[in-house]
Amino acid sequence: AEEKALLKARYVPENKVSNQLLSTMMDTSDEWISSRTGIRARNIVTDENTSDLCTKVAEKLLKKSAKKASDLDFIIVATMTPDYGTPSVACLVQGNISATKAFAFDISAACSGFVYALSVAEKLIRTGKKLGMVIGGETLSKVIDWDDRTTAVLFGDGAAGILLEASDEQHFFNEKLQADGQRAKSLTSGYVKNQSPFYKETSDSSGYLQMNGRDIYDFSLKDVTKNLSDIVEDDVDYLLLHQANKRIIEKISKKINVPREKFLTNMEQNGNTSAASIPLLLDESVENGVLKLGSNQKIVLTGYGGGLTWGSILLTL
Ligand SMILES: O=C(O)C1CCN(c2ccc(-c3cc(CO)ccc3Cl)cn2)CC1
Repeated sequence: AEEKALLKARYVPENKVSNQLLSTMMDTSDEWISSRTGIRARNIVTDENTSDLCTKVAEKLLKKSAKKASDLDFIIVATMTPDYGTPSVACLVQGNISATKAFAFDISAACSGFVYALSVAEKLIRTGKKLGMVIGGETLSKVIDWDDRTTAVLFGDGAAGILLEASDEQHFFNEKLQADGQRAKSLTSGYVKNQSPFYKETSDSSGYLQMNGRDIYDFSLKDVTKNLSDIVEDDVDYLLLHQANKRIIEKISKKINVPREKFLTNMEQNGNTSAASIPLLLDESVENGVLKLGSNQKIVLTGYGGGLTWGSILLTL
């Protein structure tokens, strides 16, 4: 069977933090942030963790559909900010909604996580599973060094996802998933120090998110562009790239010679939400009518970031 991306849903914490507010907390300005990144505000949790955001999305997806939690065969959560190493966020969600038949696991591929997870989910459907949930969710605010203005102004919290059901229509047409571990240190987060009395701690890695912006910028322009040129076809209606930075999207659109208006964006009010950015953009674009489920619109989803990982999927709605 082929997969059919049924429904979308999203949930962001209600605490909206503007550039203006950040400028009272650290040496930055609305002008600098919005001109360099396209970000004007982001949503930051005050009492929720990643599993709480993802559970809200799961409940919304089920409510929107005629499906029950007990119908689910699997739940995949893409996140780089899980509540725990174990249990996975997906298992916490499975427990919260009592999806007792579903197996559940997380995927760690940073800002490519949702695309990687969707690729895996499509294979599960194609080999016989009937109904699955794929959610991208992050609470990046807990790994940010709030004294480091170069990263603190970029990231936000949120979650969004889709319900996938087996159908006899083909919706997936092409995909290209890539990684390069030799450039892993360009973006790190969540290092766990070994506390054992036997261990001679040597690493200077911190649990905080650390990013070499220049390296990531250059990687995005070079490798993502190449990946996209292998995937994009002339009749693609829209491209939904990971929402990291408005300028990089403009540069990529020029480099692959695809009109800028085909690139949907929503970083302005969400910031960079890593694995949640593409499903957030998907749900907002369906809600505002730009994307129409069942319309056969041809779209490309492209993630890129920590790992380093990057990847695209070409599909029809
Ligand atoms: O000085 C400036 O203009 C600064 C320069 C540094 N900036 C960056 C650098 C890299 C990213 C980024 C992050 C990820 C990870 O999700 C993926 C892809 C990208 Cl391109 C976002 N912003 C902000 C503006």
